[in-house]
Amino acid sequence: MENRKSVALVAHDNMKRDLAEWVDWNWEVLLKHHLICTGTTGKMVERTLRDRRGKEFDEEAVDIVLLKSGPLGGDQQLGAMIAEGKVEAVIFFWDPMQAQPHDVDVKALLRLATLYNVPTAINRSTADFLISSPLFGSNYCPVVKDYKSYIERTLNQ
Ligand SMILES: O=C(CO)COP(=O)(O)O
Repeated sequence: MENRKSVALVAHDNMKRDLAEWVDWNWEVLLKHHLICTGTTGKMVERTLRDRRGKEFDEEAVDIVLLKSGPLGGDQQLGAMIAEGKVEAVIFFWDPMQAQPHDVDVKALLRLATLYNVPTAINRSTADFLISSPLFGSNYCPVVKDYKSYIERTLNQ
């Protein structure tokens, strides 16, 4: 498919129901893209898509990669993929009401998404705006800031 994107889907436990509803609502669009999920979120996304398609569900039709569970390194794996330019959109329903054991990983992931100018939705309304944007289905390519002067800086040693 033209303009197929690599879309990351992640949710903390208290937000998984929200993401499942959002995936259910947007299943037709999501099936056209390559999905990358942290472990537990990914299982839920697969189940939601399967339930939605019912008997017509074709395992092959879902292009999904499951990383490790977030607290076990999944956020860091996803962050590495962002740094390598392998993620084109992030939908991350993080929990604003509960601290996570891997909060530092969450922060690192969101930092890299910002650094590399990856379209990132951290709540449902923004996810709605993102997926319904004409740019989502286009070949829009976000500009990444040029860090050449930082890379080539002179160190006083
Ligand atoms: O913890 C997460 C994101 O920070 C999500 O991990 P799981 O999808 O494995 O629950």
